Amino acid sequence: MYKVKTFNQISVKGLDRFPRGDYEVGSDIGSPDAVLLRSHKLHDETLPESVKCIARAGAGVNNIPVDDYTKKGVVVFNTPGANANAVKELVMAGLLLGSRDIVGGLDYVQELTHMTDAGEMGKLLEKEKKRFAGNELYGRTLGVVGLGAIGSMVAEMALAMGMNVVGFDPALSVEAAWRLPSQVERMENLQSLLGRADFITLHVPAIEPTRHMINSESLQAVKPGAILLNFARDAIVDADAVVTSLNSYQECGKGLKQYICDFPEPCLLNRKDVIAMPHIGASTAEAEENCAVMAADQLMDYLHNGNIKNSVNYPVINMARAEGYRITFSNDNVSGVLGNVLSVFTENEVNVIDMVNKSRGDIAYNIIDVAGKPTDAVMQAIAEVEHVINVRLLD
Ligand SMILES: NC(=O)C1=CN([C@@H]2O[C@H](COP(=O)(O)OP(=O)(O)OC[C@H]3O[C@@H](n4cnc5c(N)ncnc54)[C@H](O)[C@@H]3O)[C@@H](O)[C@H]2O)C=CC1
Ligand SMILES: O=C(O)C(=O)COP(=O)(O)O
Repeated sequence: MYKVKTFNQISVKGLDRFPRGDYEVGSDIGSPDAVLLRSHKLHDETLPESVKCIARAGAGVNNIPVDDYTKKGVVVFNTPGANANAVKELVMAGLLLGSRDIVGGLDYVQELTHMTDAGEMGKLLEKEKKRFAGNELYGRTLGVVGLGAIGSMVAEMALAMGMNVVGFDPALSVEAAWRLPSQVERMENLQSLLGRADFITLHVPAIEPTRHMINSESLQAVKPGAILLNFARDAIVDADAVVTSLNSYQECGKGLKQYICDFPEPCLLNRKDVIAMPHIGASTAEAEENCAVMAADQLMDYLHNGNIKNSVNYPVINMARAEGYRITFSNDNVSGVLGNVLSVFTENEVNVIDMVNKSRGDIAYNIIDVAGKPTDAVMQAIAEVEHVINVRLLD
């Protein structure tokens, strides 16, 4: 029986993936083998020694101390692309909210509660509607920063709406490059993108190199009256610098005209030029289900078979199960460890049927199928090999 501790609201479709006879799943579980979560922050929590793997049902893993967990041999998964369409659609809404005063118009209509005559109301609305006029997106330029799962979908959507799209992503994967529409014009750096875009949309992870990538200095490069959208993370944008830029636009027509984001901060409230949403980019039934199902399947494949897909700290690894028993172990990525483990097998006459070894950064991971059940003494001897971090025996 495996135990999975959950945090946050996880889609039932995902929770239902765990077979009841083999899994105990819930928010109240002690000594879990696995953790399944969304945005819950793990930095302030003590991770139980029992935890072997963690799945983030979503994209961003900035709520997880990944480096610390890697040292402990804990595999961290996310679910790439599983909520990208949901974010793309909210970005589309953000672009439309930025191009016309939809929010102002809606608020204005709701304030007319004193009116009782429909004809009078119609006349008033026709007279006042010019206050809420805007522009079209067609022909405008969108700058997409980060062209991964979400950024590439946003680029495609904007092209379909008749926008020009420029993009910047210095770390673009080959796979993501293949996905990208050829009409997306590649920018050499952030400054060039900011100088070209009428709308700027951020789709990068919150990592050290992207911290405050939008700051008082980079904002100097924006076109006067540009609109910034941030559906990525608060840490990517220096909110105080955004407020200064918005004020500057109001005072002298230079800087950002509007900031539309999924990550409100106190300094952004009570401003007509800020539209802030409560981190709802991935909050659709479809995205929540996709993420939860993918996360649950990845956890189970690791717990049962030791296979790893979509980890942010471990290599991709997969070996079909043979008859017999499976041993997996993690080790520091230094030479000689695998050889020393194989010597344990030789010394104890354990026959290896198949094996695979992969590494990523400082960590190496191994799957070894053996003919007979290894004794506790063999498992203990492997655990004691220098640089082995953890070892598991799977039936
Ligand atoms: N508002 C919401 O609810 C959601 C927000 N997100 C946020 O969006 C981020 C992106 O998500 P995905 O597109 O799924 O991830 P992804 O990993 O597919 O794409 C991220 C892209 O950013 C690029 N990148 C990294 N550093 C960069 C830099 N310094 N400058 C420009 N590009 C850089 C990478 O090369 C990659 O192509 C997540 O990390 C998360 O923080 C994701 C899902 C939902
Ligand atoms: O996937 C992501 O990175 C998100 O930001 C989604 O967050 P959530 O799962 O809705 O709390």
